[in-house]
Amino acid sequence: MTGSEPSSVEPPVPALVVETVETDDPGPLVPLLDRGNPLLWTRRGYGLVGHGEALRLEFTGKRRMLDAAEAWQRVVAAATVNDPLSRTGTGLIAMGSFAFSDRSRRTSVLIVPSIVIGRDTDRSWVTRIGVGALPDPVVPPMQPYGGPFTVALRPGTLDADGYRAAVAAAVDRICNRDLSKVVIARELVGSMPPGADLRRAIEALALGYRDCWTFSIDGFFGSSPETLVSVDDGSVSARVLAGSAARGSDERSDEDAATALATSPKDQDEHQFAVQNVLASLRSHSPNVTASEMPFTLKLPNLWHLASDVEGELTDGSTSLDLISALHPTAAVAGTPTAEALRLIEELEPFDRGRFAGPVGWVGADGDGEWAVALRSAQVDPDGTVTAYAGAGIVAGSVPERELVETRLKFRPIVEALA
Ligand SMILES: C=C(O[C@@H]1C=C(C(=O)O)C=C[C@H]1O)C(=O)O
Repeated sequence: MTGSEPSSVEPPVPALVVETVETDDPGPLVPLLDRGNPLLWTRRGYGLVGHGEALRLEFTGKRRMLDAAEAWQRVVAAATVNDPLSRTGTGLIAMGSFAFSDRSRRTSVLIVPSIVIGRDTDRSWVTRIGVGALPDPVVPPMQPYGGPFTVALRPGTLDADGYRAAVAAAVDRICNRDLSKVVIARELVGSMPPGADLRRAIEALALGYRDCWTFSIDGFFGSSPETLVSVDDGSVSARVLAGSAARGSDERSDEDAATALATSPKDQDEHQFAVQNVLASLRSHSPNVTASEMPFTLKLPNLWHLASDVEGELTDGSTSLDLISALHPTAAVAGTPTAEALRLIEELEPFDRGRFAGPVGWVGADGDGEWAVALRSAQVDPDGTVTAYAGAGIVAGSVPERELVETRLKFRPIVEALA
């Protein structure tokens, strides 16, 4: 955008001043979170904690990700950045979360924190970001955890019968050849006790699901195993998940469960829809993009998943925001073909998915970033209402009762974190 006249519809962006300095290892990230507004992106103990909001951009509608990509370019062009470390996650960054549906009432956000505390395998840093001038160089003091609390979650608009009926209706439509796959979700709702410290639940997720992306942004939190897209210095990668099975109760049955998943034609089909969909969306940006020939079984504390890693080199300079826009919604969370699947989701799911199954992650000044598919997640509203979401991919051979059980397993991280 630099050098061109801004069009009249583009709101002006503030001139951000950004400075990163290296620091001693701050230790575990979750206790550093702001109790009132926990802003986090972490995996395996590394990642980013944000405090305050130097800038908040909100988006809605069909163009929400494209608008975000454009707005971010203008923010970057207007910023003055002093980043001697120049590593992944240093300098100017925004953390973001986008609604699943073009028609969602939930806003999508990019938040530039006033202070970012970052930690990777061998360095740690603090970035200060201000409008026109840097904020004071104070790293906020640790706030002691509030007491334990419990949130009982109950079915929302779809109870068990309602969900089984929705799955049966989806299978009918697939047998009528309207579409090949659709992901049908349901919600659980509850209330946060007044004054509850959400960091307790976030910590349970970050410790219990270390190999997942644990995130918290604008009241939306969770622990997702699925990387929508990661862009790093010209390379693009993703981890596609589709196909799930319960963990076994002992070593033998656990191994059997993984083998059954890896050899199930139904799950392999469901998985291939998802992989081909991601490859097709990335190919125009990365002609050499490939997926491993065979999916592997990914072990999570609550589930086995069929997983494929996708990798390529970018040839068109796309940013991670451009790519989330190109990829979302994938067949892993919508279905195949996309348009038919989205129509059926609107018909069969009597609720707004909000940011569930949308992109969540962060973007840097150079456009690099890491974005997950926001699964195993819940939204806490300002009035304390908690809504958790989980879905399952439905194909011709799907059995409603089994899909219901699968959603129960997918709710487990959030249910247990709030228990
Ligand atoms: C929809 C969810 O998960 C997605 C659906 C999967 C499946 O149907 O097997 C597996 C992983 C995710 O891509 C969810 O966790 O709610």
